[in-house]
Amino acid sequence: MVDTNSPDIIYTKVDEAPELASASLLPIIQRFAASADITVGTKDISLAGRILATFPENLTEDQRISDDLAELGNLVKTPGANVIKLPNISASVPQLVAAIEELQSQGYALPDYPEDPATDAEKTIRARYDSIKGSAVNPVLREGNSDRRSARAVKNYAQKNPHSMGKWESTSKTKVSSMSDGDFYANEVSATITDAQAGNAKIEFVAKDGSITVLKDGWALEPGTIADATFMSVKALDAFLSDAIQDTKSDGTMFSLHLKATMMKVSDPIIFGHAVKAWLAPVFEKFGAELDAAGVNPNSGMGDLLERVRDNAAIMAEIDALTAVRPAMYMVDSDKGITNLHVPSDVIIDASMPAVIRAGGKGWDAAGKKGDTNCVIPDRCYATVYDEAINFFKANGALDVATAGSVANVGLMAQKAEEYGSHPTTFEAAADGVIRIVLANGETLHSHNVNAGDIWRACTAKKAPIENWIELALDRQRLTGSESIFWLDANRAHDAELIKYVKPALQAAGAADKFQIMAPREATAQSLKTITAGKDSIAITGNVLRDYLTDLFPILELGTSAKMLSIVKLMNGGGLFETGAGGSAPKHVQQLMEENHLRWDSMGEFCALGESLNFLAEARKNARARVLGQAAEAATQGILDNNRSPSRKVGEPDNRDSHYWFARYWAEALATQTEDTGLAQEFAPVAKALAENEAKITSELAAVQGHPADTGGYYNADAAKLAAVMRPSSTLNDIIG
Ligand SMILES: NC(=O)C1=CN([C@@H]2O[C@H](COP(=O)(O)OP(=O)(O)OC[C@H]3O[C@@H](n4cnc5c(N)ncnc54)[C@H](OP(=O)(O)O)[C@@H]3O)[C@@H](O)[C@H]2O)C=CC1
Ligand SMILES: O=C(O)CCC(=O)C(=O)O
Ligand SMILES: [Mg+2]
Repeated sequence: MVDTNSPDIIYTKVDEAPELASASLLPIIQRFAASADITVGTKDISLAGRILATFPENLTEDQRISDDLAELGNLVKTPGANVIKLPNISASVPQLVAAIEELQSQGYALPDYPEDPATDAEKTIRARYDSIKGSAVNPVLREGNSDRRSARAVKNYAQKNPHSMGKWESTSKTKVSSMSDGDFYANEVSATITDAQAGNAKIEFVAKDGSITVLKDGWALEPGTIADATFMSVKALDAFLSDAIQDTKSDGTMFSLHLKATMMKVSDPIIFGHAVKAWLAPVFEKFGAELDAAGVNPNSGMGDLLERVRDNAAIMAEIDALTAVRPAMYMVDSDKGITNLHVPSDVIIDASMPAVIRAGGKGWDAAGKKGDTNCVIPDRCYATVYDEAINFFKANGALDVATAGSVANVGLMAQKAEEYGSHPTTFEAAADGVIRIVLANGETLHSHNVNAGDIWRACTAKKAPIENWIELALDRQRLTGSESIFWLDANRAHDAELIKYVKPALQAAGAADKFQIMAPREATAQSLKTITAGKDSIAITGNVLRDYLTDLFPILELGTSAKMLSIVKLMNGGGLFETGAGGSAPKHVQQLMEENHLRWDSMGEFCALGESLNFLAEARKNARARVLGQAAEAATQGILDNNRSPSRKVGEPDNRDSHYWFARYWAEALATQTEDTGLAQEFAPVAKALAENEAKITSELAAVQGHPADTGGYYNADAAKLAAVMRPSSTLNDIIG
C-alpha cells in the first residue's frame, strides 16, 4: 500500500561530507522533481539526529525530534518505499562522545556517555547510547539484498581516464598476517534450524561452579535460519599480536592493523584494544595501576590513552623509549601524528586494505615515508582475500585500469544476515566457563569452552533472505552472462550450511553449470585473472565480503567506491538506493573547514537518483518520473563525458561546481526531450539561464575557496550556516529558485 501523505522519494539526512554535499544538491533535486509533481522528503539518520531522538526527556519541547530511523525502518518493509540512502557515520565510542559534547555545547542537556556505568540509571543511559553505536542504521534499513556494480558509463569513463596506481614489485615485503589457530575461523560451528528446533532460544554463560547467567533471552530462531557460533581465544590473539610486532620488526616493514570496529562493533573494538595493549605491553606492565586510575580503556585507542597520560612524565618517557625500539607504525595521518592505533574508527579494513593494495603495497610511516607494511588481520575468515590479492599483484604487477574488467557484487545482507559482532549476540566472556545456545525445545545447539576475555559471537542468516539472494544472483547472471562465483568456503561451517541452500536452488533453476562455488582465496585469484583479461565477474557473497569487495574492486578499478551503483531491492517490493559503497569521508570535511573546498564526488548520488526516479516510474506508473529519470541519467553521462567531477585541490572546481553542471545537463536534457512537452517548456528557460550564467556562477563558486568555512557544527551543523557555505552562488540559487 502506498501512503499518499508520504513523499514519493525519501532522501536521507546524514553526516560529514555527504551531508555537506546534500546542502547543495538536494535543493536542486527538490526543485526539478517539483516540476514533475514528485515530492522528495528527508529523514534524519545522522549520528546527532539519532542521539537527539533517543533522549527526548532531556530536551525542551522544540529541541525534540522524531525517531526517523524507526520510521524509515517501518517504511522499508512496505512496497511503497523509495529511499535514497547516503552513507552515515557508524560511530566508535570516541566519535559518540565527541558528538554528545558538541550537542551539549549547543544547549542540548544530554547526559554524558557513562564510561564506567555504576548505578542502574547510568547503566540504562549507557545501554541507550550503545544502541546508537557502530553500524546502527544500515542493518535496520537493509530489508533486501544488495546489488552493487559500476554503471557502464562510469566503468567506461574509468577505462578512458585511468587513475593513478602504485607500482607493485615482486620483491615487496608487504604481506597479510593472520592467526593460525584460536580465531573465529577455527572455532566456528553452524547449523540450520529445523521446525522442531525453532522458537525463542537463549544464550547462556555457564560458570565453572555450574551457575548460569543468561546473556540473551527471547532470541527468535525461525525454521531454516542458519545459526552459527564461534569465538576468538584472546590468549591466542595476544600471542599472535606479540609475534606479529616482532615479525614486523625483523622484516623491517610497518605494523598495521586492519579491522572493522564500526560494523563489528562489539568484537572488533576489543581486538583493537588487545592490539593497543600488545604494542604498549611494557607500559601496561609497569604502569598498569596508573593507567587504570587515569581511566584508560585500550579499546578507545592510543589517542585517548595519550590524552589521559600526557602529564605523567614517567609514562610518556616509557612510551617514547618503547617507540624507539618498536617497528615503524603505519599512519592514518603522518602530518598530524595519527597512528594506526589511535582511534578504532580510523582504520576500517574495507577502505584501508584497498588503499594499501592500490598504492602498490605501501603505507606511510610517522615521518611520512612510504614503505612496505605487515597488514595484521587477526581472523582468517576473510583475510585470505587480501593475502591472495597481494600475492597476485606481486606476481603480475598492478592492475591495468584501462583494460581491466569489473567485479560486481550480489551480497546477502537482508534482515541482518551475517551481522557479525554488530548485534547483541557478541560477548566478552566474564570468566572461564561455557557459552552455549539453548534452543526453545531445550536442546543445546552450540557450545564452546571459553576462557575469561574470549570473544564469543553468534549470528544468523534467515531462509527468505538467503533464497532471495540466490534469486538475485540468478537474475544478474542471466542479464549479464558474466562469470558468476559464490564465494563460499566449503571448509567453513557457516558457508557449508549456505552451500546446502545454493546447490539445490541452482539445480532447480537449471543453472548449476553457470555458477562456481569457490573459497574466498580461490575466488580472489580467479576474479583477478578474469578482470585482468578484460572480462567481468559477479561475486556472490555473504554480508562481510559484500562490504569488503565493494570497496576493494571499485578502488582498484575506478579509483574510489564512491561511484558505485548500490541497489537494494527490498524484499517487500520497495527500493533502497544507496549512494556509492564508501563512507562519510571525514577527511573531506576537514578540507572544507580549512580551505572551503569540498572534494566529495556525488557520482553515487547521481546514479542513485536516476535509479530511484526510474523505480518510481515503474512502481507507480509515473510517466513524468521516467522523463525526469532519463534526463538525470543523461546529466550523469554529461558529468562523465565533460570531466565535471570535483577536483581534490583547493582553487579548482569542487563538489558545488559539479552540482551546477549536473543541474545544467539535467535541465538541458529535460528541455530537449519530446516525451513531455510541459516539462520541456518549463525547463527550456532554466537550461538557458544556467548556460548563459556559466561564467558568473562558476566565478561566484570559485570566490569562496581558499578560506576557512564555518558550518556551525561538525556533527550538528547550523542549517543556515551550512546553506550559506554550500550555496554561495546567488545567481545559481536564483535560477534554482
Ligand atoms: N553506507 C554507509 O553508511 C557507510 C558508512 N561508512 C562510515 O563512514 C565513516 C568513514 O569511513 P571510512 O572507511 O573512512 O570511509 P570513507 O569512504 O569515508 O573514506 C575513505 C576514502 O574514500 C574516498 N571517498 C569516499 N567517498 C568519496 C566520495 N564520494 N568522493 C570522493 N572520495 C570519496 C576518500 O578518499 P580520498 O579522498 O583519499 O580519495 C576517503 O578519504 C565511518 O563512520 C564509516 O562507518 C563507511 C562505509 C559505508
Ligand atoms: O554500516 C556500516 O558501518 C558500513 C557499511 C559499509 O561499509 C558498506 O555497506 O559498505
Ligand atoms: Mg563498506
